[in-house]
Amino acid sequence: MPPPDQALRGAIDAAALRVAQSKASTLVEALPWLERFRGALVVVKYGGNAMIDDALKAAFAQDIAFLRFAGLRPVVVHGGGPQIKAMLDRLGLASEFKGGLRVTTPEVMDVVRMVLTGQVGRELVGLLNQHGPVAVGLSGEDAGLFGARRRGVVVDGEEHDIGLVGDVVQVDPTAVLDLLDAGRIPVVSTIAPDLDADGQVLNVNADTAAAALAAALGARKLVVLTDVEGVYANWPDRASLLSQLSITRARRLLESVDAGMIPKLEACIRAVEAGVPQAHVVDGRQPHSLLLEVFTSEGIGTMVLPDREVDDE
Ligand SMILES: Nc1ncnc2c1ncn2[C@@H]1O[C@H](COP(=O)(O)OP(=O)(O)O)[C@@H](O)[C@H]1O
Ligand SMILES: CC(=O)N[C@@H](CCC(=O)OP(=O)(O)O)C(=O)O
Repeated sequence: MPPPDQALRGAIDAAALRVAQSKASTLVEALPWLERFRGALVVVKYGGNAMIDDALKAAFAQDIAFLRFAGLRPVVVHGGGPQIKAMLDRLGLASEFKGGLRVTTPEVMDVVRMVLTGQVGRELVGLLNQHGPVAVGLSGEDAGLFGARRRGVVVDGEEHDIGLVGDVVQVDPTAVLDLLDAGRIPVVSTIAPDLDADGQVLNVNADTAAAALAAALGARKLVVLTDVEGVYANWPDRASLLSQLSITRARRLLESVDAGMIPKLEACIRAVEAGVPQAHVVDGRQPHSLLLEVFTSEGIGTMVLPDREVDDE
C-alpha cells in the first residue's frame, strides 16, 4: 500500500487527467462543426433582454470573437427594447406597444435612434474590440444598408397606426460585405430610412431586420438570442419546448404565441423561406449559448427548417 499522501497525490493526478481529457473531447467534438462552418456567414440577433447583465454581455462578445477567429463570418444585429424603455423613463416619456411593436412618435424616434445606434451599438462594439480591433458599428442608414416602408399592426382584427415604425423592404448589403471581406465584424442597429419620405427614419423591430439582412446576405444561419429557452408549442408549459420546427408549423404557431415571440417566429420563417438553411431561437441568458448552438452535436434551443427537412405535421 502506498503511504496516504502518495495515494492522495495519485488520486489528484487522475482527477486532473480526467478534467484535461474532458476539455480535449469538448474541443474534438467541435471539429466537424468547425469544418462545416468554416467561412460561413452567420447572422446573430442579440435581443435587448439578453444583454441586461454585464457577465452575459462579455460572454456574448467572447462567443462572437470565437466565431470570427474560428474562421466564420459573424454579423451582429442588435435590439435594445429594455434600454430604450429605460431612457424613455428617464426622460419621462411613456413606452407603449401594440402587437409587439413600439408605438413610435417623432419624439420617441429620436430616443430609439440615440439609444440603439449611440449607446447599445457602441457598447457592443467596445466589448467585441476587447478581443482585437475587429468590430465596426453601422446603422441601417449607413451606405443605403436598409430601406423601409411604414407599417401598421392589426390587433383583434383592427388596424392600428403605430407611427414611425417600418418594415425593411430593401437591403443593400455591400457595406456589410466590404467589412466582412476586410475581416471585420459588422454590428448593425436597426434604424432605417423611410423610402417614402426623404430624411425621415423609421424604427424597425430588430428580429425582422435581422431576417431581412440574413436573407440578403445569403447567410448559412440566423441565430436569434432571446430570454427564453426556445419556442414552446404550448407556452408557458415548460414540457412543450420544441427542438425543431417546420415553416408550416411555425406559421401555425404564430396564431397562438404571445407578442414577444411573434417577430422572432416571423423572422425565422422569413429567413428560411428566403433560402437561409436554418434559423434558431436560443436562450441568450445562458452564457455561451451561441457556441453551444454552433459547435455541439445536440445544438440548443429551437431550430426552424424548411418543411422537407422536418416531419412535425
Ligand atoms: N410559444 C412561446 N415560446 C417561447 N416564448 C414565448 C412564446 N410565446 C410568448 N413567448 C414570450 O416571448 C418572449 C420573448 O420575447 P422578448 O421578451 O420580446 O425578447 P427579446 O427582448 O429577446 O426580443 C419570452 O420571454 C416569452 O415570454
Ligand atoms: C418597432 C419596434 O418595436 N422596435 C424595437 C427596436 C428594438 C428591438 O427590436 O429590441 P429587442 O430585440 O430588444 O426587442 C423597439 O423600439 O423596442
